Amino acid sequence: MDHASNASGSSEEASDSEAGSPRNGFVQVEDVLRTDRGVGLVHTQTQKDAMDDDRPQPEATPINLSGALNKQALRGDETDSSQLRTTTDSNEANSSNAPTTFNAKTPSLFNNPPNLARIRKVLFECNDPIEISLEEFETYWPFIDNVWVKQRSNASKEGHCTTDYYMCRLRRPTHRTSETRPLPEGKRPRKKRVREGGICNFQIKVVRFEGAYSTVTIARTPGSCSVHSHDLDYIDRVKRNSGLMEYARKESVKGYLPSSIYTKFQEEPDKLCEAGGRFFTVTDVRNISAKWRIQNPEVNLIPHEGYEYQKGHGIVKTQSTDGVNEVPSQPKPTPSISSSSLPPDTLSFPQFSLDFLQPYLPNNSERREFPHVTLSYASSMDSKISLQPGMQTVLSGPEAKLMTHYLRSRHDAILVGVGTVLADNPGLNCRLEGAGGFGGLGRMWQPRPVIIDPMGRWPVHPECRMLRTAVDGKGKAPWVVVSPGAQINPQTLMMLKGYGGDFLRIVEFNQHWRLRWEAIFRALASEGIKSVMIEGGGTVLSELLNPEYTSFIDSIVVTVAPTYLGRGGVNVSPDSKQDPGGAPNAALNPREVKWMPLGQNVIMCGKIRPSARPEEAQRD
Ligand SMILES: NC(=O)C1=CN([C@@H]2O[C@H](COP(=O)(O)OP(=O)(O)OC[C@H]3O[C@@H](n4cnc5c(N)ncnc54)[C@H](O)[C@@H]3O)[C@@H](O)[C@H]2O)C=CC1
Ligand SMILES: Nc1nc(O)c(N)c(N[C@@H]2O[C@H](COP(=O)(O)O)[C@@H](O)[C@H]2O)n1
Repeated sequence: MDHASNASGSSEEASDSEAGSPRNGFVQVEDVLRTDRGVGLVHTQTQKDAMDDDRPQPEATPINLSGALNKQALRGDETDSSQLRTTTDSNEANSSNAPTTFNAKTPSLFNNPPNLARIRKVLFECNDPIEISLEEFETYWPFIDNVWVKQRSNASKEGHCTTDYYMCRLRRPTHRTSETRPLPEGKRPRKKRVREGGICNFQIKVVRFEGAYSTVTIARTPGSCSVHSHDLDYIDRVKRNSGLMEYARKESVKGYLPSSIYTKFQEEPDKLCEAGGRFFTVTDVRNISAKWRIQNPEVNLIPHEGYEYQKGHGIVKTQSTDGVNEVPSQPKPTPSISSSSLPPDTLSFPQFSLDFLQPYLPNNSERREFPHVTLSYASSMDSKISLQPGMQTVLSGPEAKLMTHYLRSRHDAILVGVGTVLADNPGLNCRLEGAGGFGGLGRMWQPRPVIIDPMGRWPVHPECRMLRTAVDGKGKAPWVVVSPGAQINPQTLMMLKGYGGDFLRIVEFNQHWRLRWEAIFRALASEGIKSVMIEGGGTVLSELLNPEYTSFIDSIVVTVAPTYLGRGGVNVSPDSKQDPGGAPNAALNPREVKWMPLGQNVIMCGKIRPSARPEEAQRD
């Protein structure tokens, strides 16, 4: 029997599911119930442990870069994705206006990875901890390594986790002056400008974890200042990055004249600037070329084909490579994320305003004991979230779905009960264009999935969507909240850790022997999670709407679908309540309620907890 059903009649959810999942992404319960149960928990050093070395550190856990999306997308004038791209890729956009004589038939000297200017900026600013794959690190780091000087390195005993500490180049103490070194006979002292040292106290650590999915996390260290005291151009002027120098080296070893290589570089100013070469000089090429010439003194350096040396003019282009006299071509279009390189399940950024959500969203600058908690789910008119237990039911139309993914991008974690994971085999990632794995860098804007699974019922398996998503670099592997009684097979633990996930053990129960949400939220806060979006299912949502827990819930965003699912459905409903006289009363009334139509759905937003918790009010 196929458990999947689509109450809104939309086929959209099915088309979005990842290829290879059973039944178009909907999973049968039997498909996910293949499991081993075992004993005990084993702890090895993981990347997360290594990140914890320097606690206390407010931004210790590598979370998403939702702040960037927040600022860009929620400003009324910048809610569309094309604008988002144009503004973030401003370097690329500006430089594309530069005159170019680049001919399509001339092979380019550049092989810049996608969105290089934007990603250099992110890796320079390190506003939030950044988690990227090892491959991405190795691709992009050479283009930003001019900013950093390595101070020291630590490796874990097992050798699969290395931490390198870097300081900003401008923090390095002043250089020795040339007088301290004896000069070769006949040589005049080199005119060397001595830069002031110690002008920028920006420091980072780079944690490299090699497992089933090798990741690199880059974060500021506790002693670091929060911003550089200078911009990226300043460093690019002081020192060239090794990605750029590698381009020059590759061309030098072909035996070309440095001035010819330099001329060719200048013909693609957009790519040169994108790679950090705004201040690139012919001397940089000469330095690289000189090293190669020491080993190859007999080679006669030549200009590139179609170029020649003309006295008084240097290297000039004589003709294009196809023999036709050179004519400047039309300026190239602004580089942007190429839609063909995006995964097929990418969702385009909402083109409609989401401003109405703003009052209900986490405010990351707020210092709080517990994370900001948002309940967000889709419900029928009779408050059902699925046709029957164990079955996924589509209630959100395309617009509401985009909104949900936007909400995901704005939270550090997405939490569900194990009932939902067994029923839906969800991805729990953000699939909006620009998010990590969907045109963005690393795990940018990707939240951490959290599964409440006290008895360890979730069968950790490489085929489940959350782990496949992690391997594909399209999301994070989950943290599974278990109780002390859960028996976790050591292999299962190692497997989950290998994907970058983990088990969190909670030992506090309420009077009904259920895990206490206060303890869960505290544990998440201690792991650096500042905001949690709780999507379901019925058991989790209904429990959290009870008075015992409403003081932990900040906001609720319900997508209401124009359908009745009937009595057999999975209900969201808190326990009933009576007034002091014993008369039936409403169980809960959200505050500051707003209704917003979105396609066939209506979105209800509200606030749940009183504006300040009693203990916070007392403290204030
Ligand atoms: N329409 C929507 O927006 C959504 C619909 N769903 C649907 O909801 C259904 C799943 O809901 P449920 O079966 O109610 O499962 P659930 O996802 O609420 O998980 C319930 C399980 O979580 C664990 N759990 C939760 N809170 C706990 C606590 N405080 N202490 C100890 N254990 C705790 C227990 O193992 C419990 O059996 C599925 O059909 C799914 O498709 C799920 C999420 C969103
Ligand atoms: N917002 C919303 N609308 C619906 O119609 C839904 N069925 C759900 N379900 C939730 O989304 C999860 C699926 O996530 P992925 O698309 O696989 O990432 C599912 O597990 C529910 O939590 N939500």
